[in-house]
Amino acid sequence: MRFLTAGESHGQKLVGIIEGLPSGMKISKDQVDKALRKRQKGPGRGGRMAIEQDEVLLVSGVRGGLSTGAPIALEIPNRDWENWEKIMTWREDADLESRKVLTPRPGHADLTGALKYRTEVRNILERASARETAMRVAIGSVARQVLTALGIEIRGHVLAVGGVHAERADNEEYWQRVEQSEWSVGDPIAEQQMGERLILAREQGESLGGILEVQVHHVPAGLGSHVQWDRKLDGKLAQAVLSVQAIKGVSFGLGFEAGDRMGSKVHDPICYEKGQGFSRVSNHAGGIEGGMSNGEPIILQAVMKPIPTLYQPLDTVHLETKAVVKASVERSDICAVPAALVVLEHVAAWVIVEAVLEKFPADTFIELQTAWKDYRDNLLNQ
Ligand SMILES: Cc1cc2nc3c(=O)[nH]c(=O)nc-3n(C[C@H](O)[C@H](O)[C@H](O)COP(=O)(O)O)c2cc1C
Ligand SMILES: C=C(O[C@@H]1CC(C(=O)O)=C[C@@H](OP(=O)(O)O)[C@H]1O)C(=O)O
Repeated sequence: MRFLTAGESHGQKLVGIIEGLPSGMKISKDQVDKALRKRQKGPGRGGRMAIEQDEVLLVSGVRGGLSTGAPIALEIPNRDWENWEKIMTWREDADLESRKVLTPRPGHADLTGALKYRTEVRNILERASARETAMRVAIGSVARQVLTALGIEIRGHVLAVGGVHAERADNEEYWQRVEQSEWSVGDPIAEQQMGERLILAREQGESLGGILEVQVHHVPAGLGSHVQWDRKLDGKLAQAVLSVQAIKGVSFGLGFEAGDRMGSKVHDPICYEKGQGFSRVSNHAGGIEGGMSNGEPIILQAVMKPIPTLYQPLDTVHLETKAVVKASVERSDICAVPAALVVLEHVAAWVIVEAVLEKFPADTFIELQTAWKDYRDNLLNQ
């Protein structure tokens, strides 16, 4: 399985190609669109989200709602394109002057990208932009539909925004609150405080980041492998998560707290029940040991830095005059933590499906399902 994306933030459209999905898999465009709409939401999003109404076009590889086994091509049009066509067109008469960025923004790819590619900042920021995560959600949503068909469930919640930490729980009522919450938190008091923190940030020309958690449930033991560095499941998940714009750290299970505890308070004792197979008494490892899923839920946390474009901009250097000036700002999100949660859930879905198909290579969904069931039955009947 592999995928590629292309597209600029203010270009015509985002494009994606998925290769290696078995045939006969039910693909719902509605599911993809639902995920895309959720990624656009959340308090703190800027004016762009009022322009876009993301919807996927399934261009190839799906007929009558089923995958054919051929590459799946996806497109998401940018509605903002009509305001940018003269500037972003490939044509030689493109207006390359009027939206030139000469004051690179700290925290962005702007300066280093322009130096590395010897091109103007706009050519860098257009591709570095998190607009690209819309396509990664669409692709991840296809992956997630495979997981759902195999009984694997992914969910996530926001644990903190701008220093406001939410109380967490693990019951149906809590997860329903997370689902209904615009911040994706299950703690109504923290939700209110996050809203207040956002108002303050807006007034001060500031921005906010936060902490997010993604959980993958009903993953059997044995996805990923200990035998080679680039086949380890935690390594692959970490790479996928860290590749998301503004995500600066990732941890599994107890995470950094493990470094403060004695070994006996970290490692999860093994237990066994006839008909259920092996499991763990606790899940401090976050469901992965030795680069392989161990049968417990996979729990990963990630930190998102505050949005780098600031309405009270930091100092930068003008690329031509070399004078110290304020960084450029056109329009920006102030906080995108709930949106990033949707992205993380979907990049995680991709990695898990990839690991599933690495263990059970299949041309058809029926073959995958059969191999999957055999393996799971075998684990239960050890
Ligand atoms: C969903 C989402 C929305 C974002 N929106 C903005 C934004 O409106 N303005 C901005 O400056 N950065 C935004 N970012 C973050 C930048 O794209 C990112 O920080 C930048 O490209 C530099 O990459 P890095 O932080 O991974 O090093 C967003 C990130 C995500 C995940
Ligand atoms: C377009 C999206 O996010 C964008 C990500 C982004 C950035 O610098 O990462 C900057 C902003 O773009 P613009 O300058 O057009 O408002 C966000 O709106 C999106 O999430 O779909």
